Amino acid sequence: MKRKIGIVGATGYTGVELLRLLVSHPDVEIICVTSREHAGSRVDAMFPNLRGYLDLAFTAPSDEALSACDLVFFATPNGVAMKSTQTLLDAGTKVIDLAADFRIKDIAVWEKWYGMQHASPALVEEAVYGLPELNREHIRNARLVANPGCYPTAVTLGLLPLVENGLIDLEGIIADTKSGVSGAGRKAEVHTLLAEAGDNFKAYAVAGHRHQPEIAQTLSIVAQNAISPVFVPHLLPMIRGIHATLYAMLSVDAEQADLQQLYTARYANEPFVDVMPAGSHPETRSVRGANMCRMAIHRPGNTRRVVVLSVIDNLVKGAAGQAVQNMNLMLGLSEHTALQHPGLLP
Ligand SMILES: NC(=O)C1=CN([C@@H]2O[C@H](COP(=O)(O)OP(=O)(O)OC[C@H]3O[C@@H](n4cnc5c(N)ncnc54)[C@H](OP(=O)(O)O)[C@@H]3O)[C@@H](O)[C@H]2O)C=CC1
Ligand SMILES: CC(=O)N[C@@H](CCC(=O)OP(=O)(O)O)C(=O)O
Repeated sequence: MKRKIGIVGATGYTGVELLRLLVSHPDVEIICVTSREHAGSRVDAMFPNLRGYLDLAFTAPSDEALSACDLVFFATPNGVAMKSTQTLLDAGTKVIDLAADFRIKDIAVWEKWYGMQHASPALVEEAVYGLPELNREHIRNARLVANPGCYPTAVTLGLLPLVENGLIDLEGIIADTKSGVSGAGRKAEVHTLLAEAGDNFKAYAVAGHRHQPEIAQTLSIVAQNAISPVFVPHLLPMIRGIHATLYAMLSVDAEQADLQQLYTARYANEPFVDVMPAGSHPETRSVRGANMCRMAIHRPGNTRRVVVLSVIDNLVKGAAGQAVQNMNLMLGLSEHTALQHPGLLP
């Protein structure tokens, strides 16, 4: 029997990406898609790419209707999922939050960065951080998954083999990251207008971005030691994609390590991480529309300096694709289902 799925916030960019992926999933049926603003309108009237694939209208969010689902995705702004999740879990409905409500374990840190009081702190402890390459077995058994942020996915996967094996100095790690404008969501904002973001390139939030504590939390757990990388995001005049350039210094003892072999072995059995041949330069367009993190490892000048290049589609491996990967695990389905698409060139 097909599993019943609900999506809260289905008119946003990650919501419609969930719909695009799930309509071709053989084991699930989308029964409830919400929008407050467009309740009553047909989904395929707003998104004609779904004509012939989905015969549904948006409804206003209601915990009662969502409780009829086996699993509900929240593709909503921060602070929405935390208000409904307990009710859904009590009804036996599993939850994946694409926002950050359940990502940060320290409630005081979360409240500082997200500027609101947490409505459901007890659930934060239970929530599993949904990075399958790190937490696969926990995700399989989870009722509640905190889907990682887009930048944290690219950065964490890029640094994981080095940190797991204790090969780098924990001070001085730099994550220099660039995102396309769809990372900011679909809501109207001046800085994502074509005339503002087009033909332009800039850094933002250098003094502090809320993804820094998320990256620091995951890497510190892995290292069993405090890690606090410098994280600098930039806005690129493209629609989809994140490119992370990650800088670290090999520790003196690790100078002889074969990093290409290390990364290839670490991700050999990961269907959604691709380690390119030595010397490669991954491109964001190679992962456009694909649930893939593609990376390459460099040691410029053969010094102790390591440079990892890591690219994802922010809406797929950085959001909806990773959420479907987590759903597959949580529902006991094959992890690949509905996720095997190559990137869209050109
Ligand atoms: N864009 C990206 O690349 C990524 C986004 N994320 C996170 O995923 C979440 C969704 O992002 P994105 O799709 O870009 O956002 P959008 O702004 O594009 O969409 C937000 C959606 O949420 C709905 N919504 C807004 N407020 C509420 C509310 N109070 N209750 C119920 N529904 C609400 C909106 O519809 P309506 O107002 O009609 O109800 C809309 O459908 C965010 O938390 C974002 O940070 C995570 C990783 C990557
Ligand atoms: C380009 C752009 O604006 N990107 C967003 C990424 C936010 C996002 O998607 O946030 P979560 O992953 O935490 O939900 C930003 O920097 O705020």
